[in-house]
Amino acid sequence: MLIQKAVNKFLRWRSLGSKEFDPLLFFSKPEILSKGGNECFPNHKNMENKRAFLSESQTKHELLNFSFYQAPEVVGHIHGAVYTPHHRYSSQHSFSHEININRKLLGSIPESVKIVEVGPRDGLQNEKEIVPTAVKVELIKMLVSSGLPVVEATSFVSPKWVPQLADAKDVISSIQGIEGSRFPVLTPNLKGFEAAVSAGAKEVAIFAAASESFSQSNINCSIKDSLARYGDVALAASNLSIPIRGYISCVVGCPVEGAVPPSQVVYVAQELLNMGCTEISLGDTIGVGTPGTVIPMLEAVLEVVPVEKLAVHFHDTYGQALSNILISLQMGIRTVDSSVSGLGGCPYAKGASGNVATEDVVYMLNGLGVKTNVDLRKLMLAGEFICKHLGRPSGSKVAIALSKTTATASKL
Ligand SMILES: CC(C)(COP(=O)([O-])OP(=O)([O-])OC[C@H]1O[C@@H](n2cnc3c(N)ncnc32)[C@H](O)[C@@H]1OP(=O)([O-])[O-])[C@@H](O)C(=O)NCCC(=O)NCCSC(=O)C[C@@](C)(O)CC(=O)[O-]
Repeated sequence: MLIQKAVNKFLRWRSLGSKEFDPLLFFSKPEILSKGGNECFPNHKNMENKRAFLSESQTKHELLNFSFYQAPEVVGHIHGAVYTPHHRYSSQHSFSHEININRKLLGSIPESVKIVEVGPRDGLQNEKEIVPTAVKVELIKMLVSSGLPVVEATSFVSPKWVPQLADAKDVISSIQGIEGSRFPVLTPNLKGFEAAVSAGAKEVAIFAAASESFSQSNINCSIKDSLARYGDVALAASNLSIPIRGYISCVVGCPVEGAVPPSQVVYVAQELLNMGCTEISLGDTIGVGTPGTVIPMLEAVLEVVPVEKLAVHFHDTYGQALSNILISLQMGIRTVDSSVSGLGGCPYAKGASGNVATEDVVYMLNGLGVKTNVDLRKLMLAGEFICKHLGRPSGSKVAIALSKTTATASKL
């Protein structure tokens, strides 16, 4: 009876779309708990019994899922010892009909997305204090164990330009034999490519810019010269059957030149494609893009690059990254770059903050029902590990929110 009352109240609440009804308070009322209402509010004890009970009807099943979604207990507390690993956190909601409605609104959003984790490279290349090799390697291992399919490990660039990654050779040799992820590295020229390959790298990335000024400040040459250099790297990579990713920086804005026209991005994208890049990552290096500028840029690039070869790489300086990612997914893109805890920024793009945080991307994708195969809990532990080392809070809103959520907090 009490269960029925609870179900009715729940349904009424759902149909009104009301936010006033607090199911956590409601279902945890002593009289409901003592008379079996506890079944409506699952905790980790006797889960199988509760499941069996609640799966009697679709309504009860929805209720179970609803409580799962809302219950802070399920989130746990991510800080080391307080975290209870019995609880599987998922931001994915389970009202299948709502997902169907969303599908109509969300157009061609893909069923799964490949996340390219760039934290160990983009994330650490701009750190004031040089991170010890052992910490980098541990971070990479934790990221791999969270299920990330690609972890960009380091850069074989000039140590005079980027001393933070001067240990590239040691990092790569330390992660040989780690299974489960691919570990591309940045190579600015043949010298870097050769060093990367002899250290054991199996994938490389080259990085051009859509803005002349940024090309000069980042790699000390014009766009044209950089493309000639990258042509040599691409040829060497193709001779060894090494996949090569091409980055384009400043795809919507440049710290020196301001707005960047899509035609410049198209030109560089076409060149990278012609030289054999298997994937082209479009970087909003200073994070100024909004869907208003990102859409025309993507539309133009999609004219020349097949959608399955495109990736997006947003920095979150202006807080626009997630909306830009969402719009990119709606346009069919299925590869998203991000950095654990939102680490990062380019040393040659003043004021550019970190990449969009991987935790935030995974949380949004979970909510959309898009598969990533990334375990958010393990990812957050990797973020916590590196932030602790760097001595600062996470740049991920999701990580911060979830780490503050204790089992006693009742309002999510
Ligand atoms: C491109 C260069 C090398 C040109 O640097 P340069 O000074 O013009 O080059 P150089 O050919 O005149 O060489 C100068 C010295 O560097 C050495 N050198 C030359 N190449 C290498 C190498 N590969 N590895 C190690 N050493 C190298 C070379 O041997 C020489 O040594 P020296 O004779 O003086 O002792 C330099 O400008 C450089 O390393 N730039 C890297 C800048 C960088 O890493 N920026 C950040 C990454 S890009 C980015 O963050 C954007 C992205 C991808 O994330 C997307 C987005 O966010 O939008």
